[in-house]
Amino acid sequence: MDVDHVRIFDTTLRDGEQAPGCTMTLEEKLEVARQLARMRVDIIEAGFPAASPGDWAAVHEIAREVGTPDGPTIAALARANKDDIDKAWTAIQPAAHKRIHTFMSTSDIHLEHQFRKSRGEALELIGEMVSYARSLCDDVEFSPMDATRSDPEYLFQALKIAVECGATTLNIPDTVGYSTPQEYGDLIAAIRQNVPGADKVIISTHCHDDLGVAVANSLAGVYAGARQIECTINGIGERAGNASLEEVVMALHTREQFYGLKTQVVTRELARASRTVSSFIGVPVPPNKAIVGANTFAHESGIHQDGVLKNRMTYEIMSAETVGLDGNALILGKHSGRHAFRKHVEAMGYDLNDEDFQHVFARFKDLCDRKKRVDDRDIEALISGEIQHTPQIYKLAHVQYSSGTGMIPTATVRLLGPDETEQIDSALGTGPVDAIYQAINRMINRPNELIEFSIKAITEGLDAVAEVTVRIREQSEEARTVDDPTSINLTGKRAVQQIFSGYGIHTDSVLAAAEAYMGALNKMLAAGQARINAEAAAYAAGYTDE
Ligand SMILES: CC(=O)SCCNC(=O)CCNC(=O)[C@H](O)C(C)(C)COP(=O)(O)OP(=O)(O)OC[C@H]1O[C@@H](n2cnc3c(N)ncnc32)[C@H](O)[C@@H]1OP(=O)(O)O
Ligand SMILES: CC(C)C(=O)C(=O)O
Ligand SMILES: [Mg+2]
Repeated sequence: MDVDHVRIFDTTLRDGEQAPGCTMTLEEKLEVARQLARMRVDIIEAGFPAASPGDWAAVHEIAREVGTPDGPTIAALARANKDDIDKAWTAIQPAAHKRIHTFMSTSDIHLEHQFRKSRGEALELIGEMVSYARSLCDDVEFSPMDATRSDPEYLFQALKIAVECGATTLNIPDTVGYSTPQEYGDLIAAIRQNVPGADKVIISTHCHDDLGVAVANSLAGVYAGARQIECTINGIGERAGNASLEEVVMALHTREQFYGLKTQVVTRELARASRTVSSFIGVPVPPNKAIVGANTFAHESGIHQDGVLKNRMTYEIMSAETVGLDGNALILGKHSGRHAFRKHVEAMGYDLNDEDFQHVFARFKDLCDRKKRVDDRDIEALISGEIQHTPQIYKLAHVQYSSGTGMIPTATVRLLGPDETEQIDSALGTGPVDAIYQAINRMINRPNELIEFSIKAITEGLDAVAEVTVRIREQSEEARTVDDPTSINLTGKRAVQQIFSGYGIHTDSVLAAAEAYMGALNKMLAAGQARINAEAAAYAAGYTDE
């Protein structure tokens, strides 16, 4: 017997399936069993054959397909009666390695109220049924149900009888999840000390999570000498569930130095096992679930992201790859910092100069305040908005609008002009966007015609980011006719027909429209200014009208 080896006894298909709404079809159970075998768990408790013909058939099929000579032991549960034991035994027949797991309560509460048996009668039944199971099978596990609420002296007596009658594993169920780590560890230690023959058998833990300490109790159990842990994928099971397989396995793996113990589980199969079970039972894994939850290897806060970028061990105790996930993730959100954001935009293929980067980062933070999930498409939109280098002659400082059924759409806009001069105006419109555009035009006072307005949602959901593109045609008297609108023609006198586009993104589509319009107007104003500058330069260089 390898003293450092902790056996992993998976009961997803028996105790796990007992959780409300967690039943699986035969084909699903078989697939879970295949995954458990791939993961190299030591024992699969495939079901409770006496429960129904369907359960018997599932156990039988798993025993046939998965219970190969180099595969796991296939166990089946049986109450302490011959009929259940017979059904368990016939169901596991095809397996190369078989185990009968029989149980009987030892707590006074159970004996008195559920079984209506005296302590003596229960001991007799335990002896008879363990002996019977052992007459059929070399590998017999006995569980004193409700062990943690049983009188310890009586529990030791029951376990002693089980060992004498041939039990090879003594499983100690905290059936109602009542125990705490210190207490459970002490109980395992006391069993090893007080049950004659306990050193010749495997002591096992079986902990329920009613107080949220099933994994802690299991670890306390192995620390005190247990060498089998009963557990389930994703911790599913009766009521609050069982100890989670992935958690106990990774605790022993990650803290091997502390425990000095090993399992043979292939840890990189854990994530797949979790996904398989979750999809079959239709119960999603909570994002904060240890080991396999979506957030387990994800970092959003800037300080953690900075640390992980420098060395992932600063904030990670195990790697995502070890449990079969693709890798860790730096999630960009309102708590992110510049280091992670820069790394991310570089990975997206952008090479922003410092100034653009600072602007995009500021806009990203602003967007995060307004939108729950900011993804790459949002970031792309922010970057393309920024690198257009729209000159900011007038800045949109404040926009307020009201509209609705029976209301005249109204907008108030505050602009910061050249030299930070402030202007404010209000206007009515046919809709909120029109009202905003009217108010802006009253202040900027440069005739233009809106020739195109398009809006689309970049991302999905109610908080999707809206992208607005506008095109305006300049109608300035001073402007000159040009064949090529980008060149300067000093001879033309007719009004120019130059077109400018603007682009805005925002979770509020009306504000995106305001941003887009300001972008187009600023380009138009900048072009006008460029013309004047060019004209002045031309005159200064000797150009004359004649
Ligand atoms: C802590 C645990 O997880 S224990 C496992 C629990 N899992 C399940 O119960 C799931 C499968 N169960 C079933 O399908 C059904 O309960 C069956 C088929 C096993 C039994 O069904 P029924 O015969 O209708 O009995 P029912 O479930 O109503 O009552 C349980 C009976 O088993 C007895 N019983 C319970 N545990 C044991 C035991 N370990 N050993 C012997 N008898 C037991 C009860 O005392 C009760 O007997 P009674 O009818 O003489 O009062
Ligand atoms: C059948 C036993 C082992 C059980 O599931 C429990 O007591 O929780
Ligand atoms: Mg249980």
